[in-house]
Amino acid sequence: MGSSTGHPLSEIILEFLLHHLRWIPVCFILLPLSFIYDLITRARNRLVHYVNSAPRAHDRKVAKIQGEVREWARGDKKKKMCNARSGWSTMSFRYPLYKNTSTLISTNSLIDILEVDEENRTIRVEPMVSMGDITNYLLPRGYSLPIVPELDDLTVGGMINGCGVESSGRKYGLFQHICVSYEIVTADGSLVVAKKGTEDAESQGLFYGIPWSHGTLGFLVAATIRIIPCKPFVKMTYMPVGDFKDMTAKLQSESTVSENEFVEGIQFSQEMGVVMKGRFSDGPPKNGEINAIGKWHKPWFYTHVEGIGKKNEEVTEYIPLRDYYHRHSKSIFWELEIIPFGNNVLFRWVYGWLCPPKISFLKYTTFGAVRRIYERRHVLQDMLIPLTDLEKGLQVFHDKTNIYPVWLCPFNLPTCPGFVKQKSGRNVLYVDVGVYGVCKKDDYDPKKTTRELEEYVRSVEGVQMLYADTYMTREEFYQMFDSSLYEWLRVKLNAKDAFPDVYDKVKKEARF
Ligand SMILES: Cc1cc2nc3c(=O)[nH]c(=O)nc-3n(C[C@H](O)[C@H](O)[C@H](O)COP(=O)(O)OP(=O)(O)OC[C@H]3O[C@@H](n4cnc5c(N)ncnc54)[C@H](O)[C@@H]3O)c2cc1C
Ligand SMILES: NC(=O)C1=CN([C@@H]2O[C@H](COP(=O)(O)OP(=O)(O)OC[C@H]3O[C@@H](n4cnc5c(N)ncnc54)[C@H](OP(=O)(O)O)[C@@H]3O)[C@@H](O)[C@H]2O)C=CC1
Ligand SMILES: CC(C)=CCC[C@@H](C)[C@H]1CC[C@@]2(C)C3=C(CC[C@]12C)[C@@]1(C)CC[C@H](O)C(C)(C)[C@@H]1CC3
Repeated sequence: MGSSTGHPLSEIILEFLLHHLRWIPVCFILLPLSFIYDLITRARNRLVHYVNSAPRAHDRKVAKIQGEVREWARGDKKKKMCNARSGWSTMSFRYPLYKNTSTLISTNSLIDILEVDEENRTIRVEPMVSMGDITNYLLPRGYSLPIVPELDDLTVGGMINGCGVESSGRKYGLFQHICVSYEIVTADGSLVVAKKGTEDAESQGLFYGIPWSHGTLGFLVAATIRIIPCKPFVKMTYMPVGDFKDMTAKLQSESTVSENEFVEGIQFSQEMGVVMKGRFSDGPPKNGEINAIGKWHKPWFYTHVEGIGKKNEEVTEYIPLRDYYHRHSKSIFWELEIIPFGNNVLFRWVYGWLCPPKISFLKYTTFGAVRRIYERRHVLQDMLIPLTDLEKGLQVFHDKTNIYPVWLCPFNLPTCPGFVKQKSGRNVLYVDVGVYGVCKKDDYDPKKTTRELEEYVRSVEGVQMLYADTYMTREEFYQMFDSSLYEWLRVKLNAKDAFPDVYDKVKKEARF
């Protein structure tokens, strides 16, 4: 039996149930499980830090990974290799299909922080360490990563081999730009260190080649990343703005103020948005307001910002640093509407301390028709475009999707070798345009609309974040990304037999 919308009646009923009843398993099963899981991992991490067993265990784990790679190299090489981390635990709507047919290498055992070097201001970590683990460890010691991508469960390995962006990007660039060195197990099982600023051409090339390479040059087994001293609060100023032109101008002017540690914008409609600037602070002056937005009973961050935008008044308040870094975690940006009353004051006071559910657990339980329903209308895209093109870009996104809020995160993109083409010889301000939500436009078609967006992004020399669905052909993909250094490294490191090409990992057909 069909319907006027062309979808089977059963799916329409399921869609209704999904929207109205999905909160039941989420609240009663996933939330408690997520809470218990987090408690256990925190306790485990504390114990590991206390007994300092991670550095010794690291050598053992790396030797095992090298052994697995060498065993693959001795074999018939019919299968290629990839990380053993299961598809449901990754930060993307999709499941990587290639994991079913590849030789899995156990980099998922690499979950520990190895050491902090206060003198050189660096931290050395294994790739499965998450942003939440790092802030829990560093902030009490008075340090922070210069860039902390905001969802707790994002991993260092994903941020480096994919891409990581956050509101301090206007000062520090992308996650790859705060990295000092990578320890990589290559296709023949050897361990090489790719370090910024060395003489050795291969190590240099590899250092610039790893970001965005999605594990197709080798396995990252440890990374050394810059750390900076931080203060316990962020002094946040919310500045309401009007239309796209206004938003673009304000983001541009605030991104060039060197005192601003953080700059971020949220566009709530064609007529209204809010730009936020933040600076580190020791705390509020007398009568200054502290807003611990991360507390369980506080409203979702973006709704708080929207309230300020509607009043159209500039507001300044002091936010505890960890709350600031993970401000979008509690509501998973604006995706926690799976629990329709999640921002209700009663729910927050009674149940809020269990939120948010782990994204991986949500993903694990999104299957069958539920997935298909999401696929039909849900847009999940981050496009990185030059800030000078933002006004037009917002109009394009409006015309094609009409989804709000839109997340806007300016960042500095230096010219350097590698996957991202920005070869102007200067630093250029870019902005991440993040569109997450349900598209209500009648003519929305996932493939057609995404291809149109991709075409626009290519035309302004922008790039698409590759956790999202990409519908580009191989030719279009390599118009967007620069493969010259990558191809050289693939040959040099004998990676072609060992790993698929990036495009073959991220293309639509490689993901379910
Ligand atoms: C550090 C480095 C070393 C490389 N070494 C070799 C090599 O020995 N043999 C080879 O065939 N290919 C090498 N390549 C790869 C090759 O140069 C690239 O595939 C391609 O030429 C990059 O073109 P591009 O215009 O995009 O360079 P860009 O990405 O624009 O280059 C930017 C900067 O990268 C550095 N760089 C680029 N190429 C080289 C190079 N060959 N040697 C030293 N520094 C370089 C320079 O500092 C240059 O200003 C190297 C790449 C890099 C980044
Ligand atoms: N603020 C932000 O910047 C945000 C970014 N994201 C996106 O999420 C992604 C990260 O998600 P996350 O779940 O942490 O990572 P994933 O497990 O999804 O990894 C992303 C890619 O990196 C590869 N990779 C991961 N670890 C290693 C390693 N140790 N060695 C070699 N390759 C590795 C993976 O290879 P393989 O396929 O073999 O597993 C995969 O192709 C980013 O790429 C980013 O685009 C999402 C939300 C916010
Ligand atoms: C650069 C930045 C800030 C990117 C933010 C991207 C997030 C908003 C994305 C990453 C993973 C992501 C696609 C996800 C989802 C929402 C949007 C997320 C969180 C959800 C939770 C939506 C609901 C779905 O049923 C399901 C659980 C499968 C996914 C999981 C991944």
